[in-house]
Amino acid sequence: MQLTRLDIAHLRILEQVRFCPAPGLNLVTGGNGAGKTSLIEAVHLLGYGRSFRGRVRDGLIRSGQPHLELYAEWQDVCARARRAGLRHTGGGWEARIDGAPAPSLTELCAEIAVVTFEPGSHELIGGGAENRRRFLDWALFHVEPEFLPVWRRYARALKQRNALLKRQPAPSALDPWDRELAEAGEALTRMRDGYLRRLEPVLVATAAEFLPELGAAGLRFLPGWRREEQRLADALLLARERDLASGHTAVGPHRADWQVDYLALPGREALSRGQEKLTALACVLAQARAFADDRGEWPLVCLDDLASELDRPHQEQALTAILASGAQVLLTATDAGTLPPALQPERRFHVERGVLREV
Ligand SMILES: Nc1ncnc2c1ncn2[C@@H]1O[C@H](COP(=O)(O)OP(=O)(O)OP(=O)(O)O)[C@@H](O)[C@H]1O
Repeated sequence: MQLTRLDIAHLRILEQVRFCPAPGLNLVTGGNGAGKTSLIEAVHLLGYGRSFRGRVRDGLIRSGQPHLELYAEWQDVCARARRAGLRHTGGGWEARIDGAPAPSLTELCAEIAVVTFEPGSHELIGGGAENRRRFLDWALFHVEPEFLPVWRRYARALKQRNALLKRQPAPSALDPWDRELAEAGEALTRMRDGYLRRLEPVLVATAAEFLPELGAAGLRFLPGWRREEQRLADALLLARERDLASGHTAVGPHRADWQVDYLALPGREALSRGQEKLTALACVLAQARAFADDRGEWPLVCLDDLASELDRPHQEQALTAILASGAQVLLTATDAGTLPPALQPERRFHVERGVLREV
C-alpha cells in the first residue's frame, strides 16, 4: 500500500494536521517534543488499532479534547484508491472503510500494513514474550486467512478455562475446555511454527547484513509447552492439578516465545543494547521482506528517530536496503543533516509545536 494522505485531529500535540507523503522516503524533522513520534503513532494506529506508547487513556487524545480522529487515503496493491476513518471518543474505537462502517478495527488493520521501528523496539528482543507473540501474530494475521478464527477460538477457550479454574471445579469439568484449547492451540502453533520457518532464512540474511560479527543467526521457536515430547492435550492434563491450585492455565500457545540465536553469543543476555536494537531492526525488516514475498508489496515502514537509535553506518545500511525495495518510508529526525546525499528524501516535512508543514 501507499499512503497518500493522513488527516490527524487531536492526537497528543497534533491539533489538526494534514500529512501527504510521497511514495519513497519521507523525512519529518522537528525538535524534541514537537510531534514527530505522534505522527508515526497516528500511522501505527491505523495499522494496529493501538499505540506503541501505551493505552488511549495514557494521553493519546489531546488534553481538553473529547476525541481523536484519523482519516487516511491510500492506494492498494491493485492501485485502487481507498479511504478509511478512525475515531476514538474515549469509550472505544469506531472505524469506517471506503465510506461504510467497519464491524471492528480488525477490518481496518487488515487493509493497512505498517511496520514500525521506534526507540522502544529493542523490547522485541530484550522485553517480555508478549512482544514477540504479537510480532508473530501480526504477520500471520496478514498472510494466513485461517489465523484469526483460530486465534479467537483459542483466546475464548483460554478465558473460559481460566474462569472455571478460579471456581475450583471438579477436574472433569475442565475436559471440554481442554479439548477446545488443545485443538485450537495445536492449529495456532502449527501456523506460528510454519511462519518462523519461512522467516528464518530471511532473518539470517538480514541479520548477516547488520551484525556480521555475531555469526549466522537462527530462530528458535518455544511453543509454550514441551511440544517435541507431548501433544498439547496431554500437557494440559499433566498440568491440571497445578492449574487448579494456581487458578490459571500454565501451558499452551499463550506462553509461546521465540528467540534469535547467534553462533558467537551464549544467549540474548549477552547482546549489548545497540546489538539488541540492530537485532530488533533485522527482525522488523525480515518481517517486512517476508510480508512482501507473500503479498507482493512492502508494508509502510515507519522509522522513528533512527539517528538516535543506530550509528551512522547502520542507519545508512538500513535505509539503503529498505529504499531499494521500493517501500514507502516515514523517517523522523531532530535535524536533516544526518542523511547522506545518496539517501535524499522525496518529500520533507517539518513539525513545530504540533504544526506540520512541507519544506
Ligand atoms: N494528551 C496530550 N495533550 C497535549 N499534548 C500532549 C499530550 N500527550 C503528549 N503531549 C505533548 O506532545 C508532545 C509529544 O510529542 P512527540 O513525542 O511526538 O515529540 P517528538 O517530536 O517525537 O519528540 P522527541 O524528539 O523528544 O522524541 C510533547 O510536547 C508532549 O508534551
